[in-house]
Amino acid sequence: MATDLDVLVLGSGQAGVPLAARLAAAGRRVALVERGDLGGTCVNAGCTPTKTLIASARAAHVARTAGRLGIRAGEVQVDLGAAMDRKDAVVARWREGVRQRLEAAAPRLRLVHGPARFVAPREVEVAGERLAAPVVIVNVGARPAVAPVPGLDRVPFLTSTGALALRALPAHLVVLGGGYVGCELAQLFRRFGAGVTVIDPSPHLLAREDEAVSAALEEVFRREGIRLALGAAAEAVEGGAGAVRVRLAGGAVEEGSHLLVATGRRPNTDDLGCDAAGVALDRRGFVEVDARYCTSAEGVYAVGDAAGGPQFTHSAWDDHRILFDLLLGRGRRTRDDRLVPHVVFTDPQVGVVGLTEREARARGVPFELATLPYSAVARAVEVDEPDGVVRVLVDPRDERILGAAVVGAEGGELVHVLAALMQAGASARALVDMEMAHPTFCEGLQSAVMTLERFALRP
Ligand SMILES: Cc1cc2nc3c(=O)[nH]c(=O)nc-3n(C[C@H](O)[C@H](O)[C@H](O)COP(=O)(O)OP(=O)(O)OC[C@H]3O[C@@H](n4cnc5c(N)ncnc54)[C@H](O)[C@@H]3O)c2cc1C
Ligand SMILES: NC(=O)c1ccc[n+]([C@@H]2O[C@H](COP(=O)([O-])OP(=O)(O)OC[C@H]3O[C@@H](n4cnc5c(N)ncnc54)[C@H](O)[C@@H]3O)[C@@H](O)[C@H]2O)c1
Repeated sequence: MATDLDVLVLGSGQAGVPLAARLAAAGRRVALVERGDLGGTCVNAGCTPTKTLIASARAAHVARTAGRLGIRAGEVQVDLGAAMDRKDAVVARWREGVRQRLEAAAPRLRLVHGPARFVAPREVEVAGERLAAPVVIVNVGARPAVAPVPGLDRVPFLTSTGALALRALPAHLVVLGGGYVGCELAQLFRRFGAGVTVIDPSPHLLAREDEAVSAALEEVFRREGIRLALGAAAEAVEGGAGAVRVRLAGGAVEEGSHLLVATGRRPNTDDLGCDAAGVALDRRGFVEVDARYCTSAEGVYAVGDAAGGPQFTHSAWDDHRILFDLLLGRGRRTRDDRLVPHVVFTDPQVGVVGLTEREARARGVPFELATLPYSAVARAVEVDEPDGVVRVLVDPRDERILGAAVVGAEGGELVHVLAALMQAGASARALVDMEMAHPTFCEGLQSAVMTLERFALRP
């Protein structure tokens, strides 16, 4: 058994890699165990492949719609193989970067390939070898969860991982789930030329967002020819390769050539042997942690998707920063006191931070809501990107921003302006008083908050 370790990291995800590398640089003897490709979900099956392919799909969309700007691009042909090759090249580049980062940390960092399984407190077995350390960090991530719809055990279906590796375009993709994955991939495949239907039991796409946010996206999806079957649960799935049918509550049937199941993600803890280590899981299998990432087992910490909470790369990466400082005894931040923006990379993008209107009402938080359609922003009209809406919730007591959503071109970038003000505890008046360059999308943020009576220009 290897007993010369200070830290054992399980999983080379968005928290595990920087934690392992920085702890090694800080003098710790570290082993990092990875059972799959280096870099975890984000690099291999998540952010990188989706956003790279979305760029190709957008290029097709821009070429198809260029006529609106007086440019004739001719018939648009999508070379799916070339788009996939480009995606694979970017993924390989990022994965190689991870490998180099880990190798550069040798000899204090040792990379171990294989599935880790706890066999005792702070001790795992990997490919016949036992590794133990006084500190163990669980960063095992998550994988697609398949909703329990009758028939799914017999009908072939894709998850996001398979869909991102397709080499032939589905004639018609039926997507179960209108969340992040469902929305991003629905538009991606529609723009590549597939027919697409999205099914979700919620009455709106992106059901956690405010209705106005979802509605803005739904309008664009419908216009692009994406069929939305919302508000009815899938009751049964039938068919076989090349012909699938989904029966919905109420009797409607949605048909397609391929089925994509995008109904959330479950943690990779079921085969981790957490019992043997005294690591408690919640009823959905996520590792239970406190604000400082401590699990129920002394010396064992959990970060990233497997620890519950927001399933984002930026959250996992921030977990690494917070836990690194805590382990070195200098931490002030915890996982509970942070602002977590999120962006859905549809077109228009959906950037959100802080409270939604629905959450503010449910919590009884007083607010004033500023809204502005994107079509009122000069820049949006000039570049022919008028879809979307800006929504900012302002606290009437101190004029601080409580939350915001920017649906629109570059909405994922713009929301960070509002997030930065929130992080700084600044008043929304800062947006009003500053001089913004014209014509920019940012002017839309200023114009939006100036729709509130308290910030309006007076005669
Ligand atoms: C299609 C898709 C698109 C996404 N797009 C975005 C996006 O645009 N922005 C964003 O912020 N987030 C996005 N996400 C979410 C993001 O990918 C995850 O939140 C993030 O990767 C979580 O990182 P992590 O470190 O917790 O785990 P992961 O990155 O999943 O890494 C966990 C690692 O642990 C390994 N592992 C698991 N079990 C074991 C074991 N027993 N032994 C050894 N190794 C093990 C796995 O092989 C994996 O490499 C997307 C996800 C998907 C599926
Ligand atoms: N841009 C990003 O940051 C990004 C992109 C992709 C994924 N992610 C992360 O990955 C996670 C997983 O994404 P996801 O889209 O799989 O999950 P999600 O939780 O975002 O959405 C799942 C959707 O499936 C629906 N659903 C549940 N059961 C269903 C059923 N039986 N039939 C039809 N629909 C059903 C839900 O109503 C929900 O709308 C996200 O929560 C997010 O944290 C992030």
